Amino acid sequence: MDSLSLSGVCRHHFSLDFNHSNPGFFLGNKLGFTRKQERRGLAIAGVASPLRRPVIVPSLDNETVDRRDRNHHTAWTSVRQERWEGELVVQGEIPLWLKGTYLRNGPGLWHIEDYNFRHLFDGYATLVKLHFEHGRLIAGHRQIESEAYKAARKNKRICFREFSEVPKYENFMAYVGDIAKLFSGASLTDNANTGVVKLGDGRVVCLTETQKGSLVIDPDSLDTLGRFEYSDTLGGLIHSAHPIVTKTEFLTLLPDLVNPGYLVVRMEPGTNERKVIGRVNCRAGPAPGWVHSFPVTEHYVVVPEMPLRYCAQNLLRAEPTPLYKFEWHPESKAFLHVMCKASGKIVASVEVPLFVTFHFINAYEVEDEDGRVTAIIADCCEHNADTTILDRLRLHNLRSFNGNDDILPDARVGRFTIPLDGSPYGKLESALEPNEHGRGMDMCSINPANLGKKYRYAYACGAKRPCHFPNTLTKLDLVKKVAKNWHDEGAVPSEPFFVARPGATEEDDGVVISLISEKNGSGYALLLDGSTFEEIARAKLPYGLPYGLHGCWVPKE
Ligand SMILES: CC(=O)/C=C/C=C(C)/C=C/C1=C(C)CCCC1(C)C
Ligand SMILES: CC(/C=C/C=O)=C\C=C\C=O
Ligand SMILES: [Fe+2]
Repeated sequence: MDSLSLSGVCRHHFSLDFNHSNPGFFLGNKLGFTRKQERRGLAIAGVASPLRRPVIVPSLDNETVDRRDRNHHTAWTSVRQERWEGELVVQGEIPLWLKGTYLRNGPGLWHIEDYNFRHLFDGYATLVKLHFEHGRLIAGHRQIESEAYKAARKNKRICFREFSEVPKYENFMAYVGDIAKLFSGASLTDNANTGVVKLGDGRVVCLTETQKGSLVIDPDSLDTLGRFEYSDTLGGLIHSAHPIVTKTEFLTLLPDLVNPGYLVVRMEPGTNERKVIGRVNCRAGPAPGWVHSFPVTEHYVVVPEMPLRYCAQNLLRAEPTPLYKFEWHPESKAFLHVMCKASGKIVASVEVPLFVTFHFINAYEVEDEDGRVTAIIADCCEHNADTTILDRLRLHNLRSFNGNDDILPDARVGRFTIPLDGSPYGKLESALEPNEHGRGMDMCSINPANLGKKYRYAYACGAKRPCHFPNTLTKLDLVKKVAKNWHDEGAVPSEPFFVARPGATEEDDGVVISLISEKNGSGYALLLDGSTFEEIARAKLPYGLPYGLHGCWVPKE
């Protein structure tokens, strides 16, 4: 039996009984505290609510956890219980205009029983919420109830193919059976651990790179409501983990592994039906390049063809290869294709220098004096055409940092220029001197009002070296070509997420939200001013949360 200590004052004991369906887990009363606790100024994780029946919170932090797991940095340590909700004590001031819920998804549970997963991307999804209203902050987290997660808990082993993990087979016939199921998608994971988006119709969907891993959740209770079923007949098993989602559309890419290429598809709010805008055929290589994300401009979709390509053989393997389901094909070169959103026609397809990126930041059209679009600029977090970062994201590497080695591979803001005059080549340069952000660069956000338009600011994680993982929050000024960095010694911040002030006219008028994992098992939610990049508020969590990936904002209307 284990316990959770809160602010050193209050201890709650948790049982081994995993009762997932119990609806009434402990909540602070809506605003969190009893009077006595308020006087003491404590943030309490499990204050019995006068409105709701207190129940035992199922704990993950008992014998299912590998004990060695506890000595790691909080960022790489599995979340310690299934779910929690409570009000946090805020230091500083939360702007009164900030009304809504920030949701952040990520792989937060990296073991089943005493089996530890290999890679950051393998973990079962942990959804975190920060609800801001009246200057107060209610936080919570909860495991997403994917089929993969439920089956793993029930059978005490991995049952579906994850990013790098494959179920263990009892015999050769079991392996053959699983391969057969791979083609239908039945053996692929639905562990929606990468991101979370709010669709134009209000539904909130957690995503990963398998299409079946699109799960609808309730942004308030964090309940998993069920699978988001695409009602079209487009088929395919995978998609980009980062669709472009606005009030009016959902755009994504469906890689075609059989006939190498990509379908560019669009879904209208209120529907589950994706319609094809057009198709891009790959220019080279045995398979399409990995498309974790892609950028759009006002009129065009940019389809990246990265030399880090999906690999059919690696998909079939029981043991991971150095690049997992991918292969590096420098000889196949790199390309960017530009598709007109309205017609589906390809208006440019250029060869570009080799590149490696997970995340495009934004893109926009460049016009001449007559208003003709002459080029497209597309920015991304670019890893200097080096795939080493994928290996650095192995949990063993993340957990074995000694504090001194400077082993985070260099990255930069890669800026592509794609000419639209028929020239066969595009350019790739650094948008600013990478030392401005310590040569670390990933996990970016922008003001969504500037999506697809000329923009000046981006927020991302950079590096204060020596380090092994991005450890700063950085505001990039892409016009002045400078960066301003925030850093807390030993802490690992997650993606800085920008929320604009309603009615703002300046691009950086708003706040930046991030969740910080500290090395001693603690953590806090942080608010920076989007313009000055100074801290305006922070709120300590009752216990640190693991690293997470991408978030979204659900405004309270
Ligand atoms: C967390 C993150 O950023 C990426 C997760 C990617 C996943 C889960 C990829 C899974 C896949 C399979 C299970 C088989 C098919 C290929 C691929 C999409 C890589
Ligand atoms: C966390 C990460 C890269 C960090 C390195 O600099 C990439 C995440 C990719 C998936 O969302
Ligand atoms: Fe991502």
